[in-house]
Amino acid sequence: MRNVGFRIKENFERLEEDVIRGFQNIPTPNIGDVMGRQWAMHHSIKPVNHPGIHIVGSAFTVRTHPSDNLLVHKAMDLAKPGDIIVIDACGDMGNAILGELMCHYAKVKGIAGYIVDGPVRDLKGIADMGFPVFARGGTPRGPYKEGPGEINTTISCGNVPVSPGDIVVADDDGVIIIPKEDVTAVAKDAKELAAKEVEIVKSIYDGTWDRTWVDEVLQKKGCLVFE
Ligand SMILES: O=C([O-])CC(=O)C(=O)O
Ligand SMILES: [Mg+2]
Repeated sequence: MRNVGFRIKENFERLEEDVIRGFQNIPTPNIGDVMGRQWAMHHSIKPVNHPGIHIVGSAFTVRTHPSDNLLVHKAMDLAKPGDIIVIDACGDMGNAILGELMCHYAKVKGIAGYIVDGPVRDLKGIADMGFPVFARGGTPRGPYKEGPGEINTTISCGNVPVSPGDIVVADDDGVIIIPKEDVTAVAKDAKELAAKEVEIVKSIYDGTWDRTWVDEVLQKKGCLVFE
């Protein structure tokens, strides 16, 4: 029996630390742009409390029943330092999937953050402790603790598939997933794009930013320009 819908995979292969660290200073828009503008979660999954945050880590995945966090409690005990717990709660806004107690515990365990496709609660407590939480919003209505759910199977979070060990990068703009087999190429391309944007900013201020492409595209598309 495979117990589909109620099963726990305790471990998975994580990428090397220096590979994960390679994304540390890269903004999520640069990563998304080199991935065909795909792989960004739905915009409503955003930081609940702390502007200026930027986290990177291995995805530790959880699928929960939309009103229930039994499997999230188990995930906190199984996750390794540096992991980011990514929770598919179906985008349902009925019940908070976690709160400040679970953030304190995650912080003590070295977990890097939570991404929740659903709501959380205790927003002030979470803000005061500064633990990174990305979610669809807040509600005081609490979670049940009955299951079912799954740990470390492929989930959907914010309309993006997430498998255990994929890289999660999350900042003020939202959350990006990089499938683990694409990590090296994406890191290289995103770093190059981030450096190019630094050069573009310089060229904006010294008046050399090349604007010719705008008219080229408009002309090619057949746009009528008139006075
Ligand atoms: O009741 C729960 O499991 C969630 C919660 O509020 C907390 O972690 O503080
Ligand atoms: Mg609470």
